[in-house]
Formats: sequence, C-alpha cells, structure tokens
Amino acid sequence: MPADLTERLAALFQWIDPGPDTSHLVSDISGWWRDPAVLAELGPALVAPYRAARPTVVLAPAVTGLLLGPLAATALGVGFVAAHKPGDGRLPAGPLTWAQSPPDYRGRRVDLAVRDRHLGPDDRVLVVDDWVRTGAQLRALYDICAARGAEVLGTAVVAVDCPPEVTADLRITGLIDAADLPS
Ligand SMILES: O=P(O)(O)OC[C@H]1O[C@H](OP(=O)(O)OP(=O)(O)O)[C@H](O)[C@@H]1O
Repeated sequence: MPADLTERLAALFQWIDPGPDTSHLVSDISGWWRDPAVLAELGPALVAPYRAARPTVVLAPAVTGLLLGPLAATALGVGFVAAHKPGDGRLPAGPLTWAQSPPDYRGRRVDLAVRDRHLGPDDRVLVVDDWVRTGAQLRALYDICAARGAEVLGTAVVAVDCPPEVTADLRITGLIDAADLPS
C-alpha cells in the first residue's frame, strides 16, 4: 500500500451520524472523490498489484463500483463492465448472467447481473470495489465470472474490513485496512 495515499485516505474519511432515527454511524467516503490528488491516484494504486497478471477487463458492482471501476480500468488501459443490482431501478435490457450473494454486511442477499456480451471465456477479470466486509457481494461476482467462463484474477478494494481468511480466499488487495480509519 502506498503510505502517503493510505494516510490521505484515512484523513479524508468520516463517520457520520445520520440523525435521531438511526442508532449507528454511517461511513462517509465522499472525501476520497473530492480530493483531486486522491482521485487521480486511486485507479493506479488499485491496479498496481495486478498489472503483471494482465487483466483484460475491470468488473465492479453498483453503486460505488461504478465510480471506482472506470478509474481502475483507465489506469490499466482496459474496458469496464458494470454489475447491476435490480433494486437500484437500473436493470439493463438484454441477456444477463445473474448471481445472488450470501448474506452481506447488512444481512441482504443481493442479486447482481452482468451483460453477457461484455464478459466471456477470453477475459481475465479484475474486480474492483470500495469496501469489503463479508465478501458476499464479491462471491456473487465471482460466480457470474465462472458462469461466463471468465477467469478472476482477484479483487482490488480501497478499504479492507474483512477477516483474513476472506482476504486470502477471494484474493483481495486493499489500499487501507479499515482498522486504520478514524473511529
Ligand atoms: O463485503 P460485503 O458484505 O459484500 O459488503 C461490501 C459491499 O457493500 C457495499 O455496497 P452497497 O451494497 O452498500 O452499495 P453502495 O456501493 O451503493 O454503497 C460496498 O460498496 C461493497 O460493494
């Protein structure tokens, strides 16, 4: 992890109290996008561990992945594929491959879908996301890649917040350990 970038990610992160109707704080990562130097460095930093493996495509889930994925893809000079969630009202038309996640960090089984024409057996896939807690949504993406015959090289996230066995199992790399974010 680049030490300077890691320090700035921590400095720009906040926990927000959403108000009296909610009992828990929510993470606010919007400072990462607002800082021009961090925004410019995120893509190259995310993909650095995977360059040698020559990914052919970056795959990332809605919603935050739709921001980070293209940053990573641009850094690699490859294309980007979105994984859609029907719950967001943006279900694409055309042939799709679906997978449902195990319960994620909110206990949700999330349905994810990828356009068939954008992922195939010749692809070496780098998955990108902002945060990993249980790895549930990543597992659904890996299932979609397997169904399409595509090879998953691993996942690059900004914040790693999952057990080490999940990190190892899903081949996850990160830019900051969530334990190093301000509490
Ligand atoms: O490790 P997991 O338990 O699977 O949780 C991590 C996922 O949850 C969050 O997405 P969310 O569905 O909240 O969507 P968002 O990008 O709109 O925040 C986050 O962006 C990851 O995609």
